[in-house]
Amino acid sequence: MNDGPASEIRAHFRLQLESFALDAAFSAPATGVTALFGPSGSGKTTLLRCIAGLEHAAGTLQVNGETWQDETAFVPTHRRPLGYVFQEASLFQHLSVRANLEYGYQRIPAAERKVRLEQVVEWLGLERLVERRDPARLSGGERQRVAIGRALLTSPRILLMDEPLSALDTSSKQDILPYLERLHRELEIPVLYVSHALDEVARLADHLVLLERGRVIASGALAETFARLDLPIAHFDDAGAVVEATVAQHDETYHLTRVDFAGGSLWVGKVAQAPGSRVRARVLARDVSIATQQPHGSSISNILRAHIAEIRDEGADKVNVRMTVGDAQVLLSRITRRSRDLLDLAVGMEVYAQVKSVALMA
Ligand SMILES: Nc1ncnc2c1ncn2[C@@H]1O[C@H](COP(=O)(O)OP(=O)(O)OP(=O)(O)O)[C@@H](O)[C@H]1O
Repeated sequence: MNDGPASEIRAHFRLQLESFALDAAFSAPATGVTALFGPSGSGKTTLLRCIAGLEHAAGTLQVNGETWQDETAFVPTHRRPLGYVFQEASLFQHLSVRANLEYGYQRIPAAERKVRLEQVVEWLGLERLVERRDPARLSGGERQRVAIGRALLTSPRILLMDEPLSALDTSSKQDILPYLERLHRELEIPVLYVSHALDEVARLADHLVLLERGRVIASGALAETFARLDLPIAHFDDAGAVVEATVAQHDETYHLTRVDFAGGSLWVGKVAQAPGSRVRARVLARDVSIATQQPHGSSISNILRAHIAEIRDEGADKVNVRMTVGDAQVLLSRITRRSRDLLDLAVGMEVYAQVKSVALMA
């Protein structure tokens, strides 16, 4: 069954569920995290279930060169090498944490195991939990980490995660995010991650598939797709750009860190990462203002020379402005229509983007 394009996920499903129709096609890279993002009821879970073979949809699915489904074949769920993490972890209550982890591991022939138990325990910070015999009494976040570990130990070729943080409170979410980021760096298999939280997607994903009413309305690299003004996410209150950067220098006196990206630098509150570390920053459109001349005497330390690439109305009184900084980086700004007119902003103009706040995410 080695007939699909290698190193990629290619899917197209058609499914009618009572009043809901799914007709979704997308492709995603063979590594990294692809977020399936869309409003409630847009079909994210249904799409994930199709990939798992839990829905018998019509269509095709190829995972890294292997056909899991086409017009003539349908590989059943139990023969698809995938890990599935649900919104709420369901561990075997009568088994210890270690036995829960070993459950999937032992069903895989030793030669096919791609990851060791100790490795997964380390990635997910399970050292202190692994001998616990009372999985029912683990916290929601701990249970979810064990469930992710159990899924990974089946040596899947793809990991499907359906809003794994949605059942957790804010502080458990914050606790588990660094582990997910770690997995993001360590895993060599693709992860499909369902979410309807833009901040989670900005933090964890590399690729974005946007769903609306059962259809894929856009699919592309995260930073590029976040910067598009023609998509529904441009209207979100927390719309903004994602900046991939490198820690360049710490300033001990002012407790700041400089991060460099292609085309410029940003100062942020001091972070722990050593110079050279890769970090991802999120710059919200509402935190960026625009000046037509280089500002002097401003309290804002992040001022970047930029060019206006696109201006689009955003509701009755605002506009979204897309700017390029250097050759590759994009920033978004949300300003009033009045400011646009007073400054006479137009596509192609050179301006100064004043960045009031930057959120560093890893
Ligand atoms: N078995 C089913 N029978 C009938 N309709 C279904 C079935 N499963 C899902 N649906 C409907 O399909 C639509 C998409 O549901 P789905 O759970 O895939 O959306 P979602 O984007 O994951 O939403 P949420 O973010 O709320 O989890 C919904 O309208 C849902 O009611």
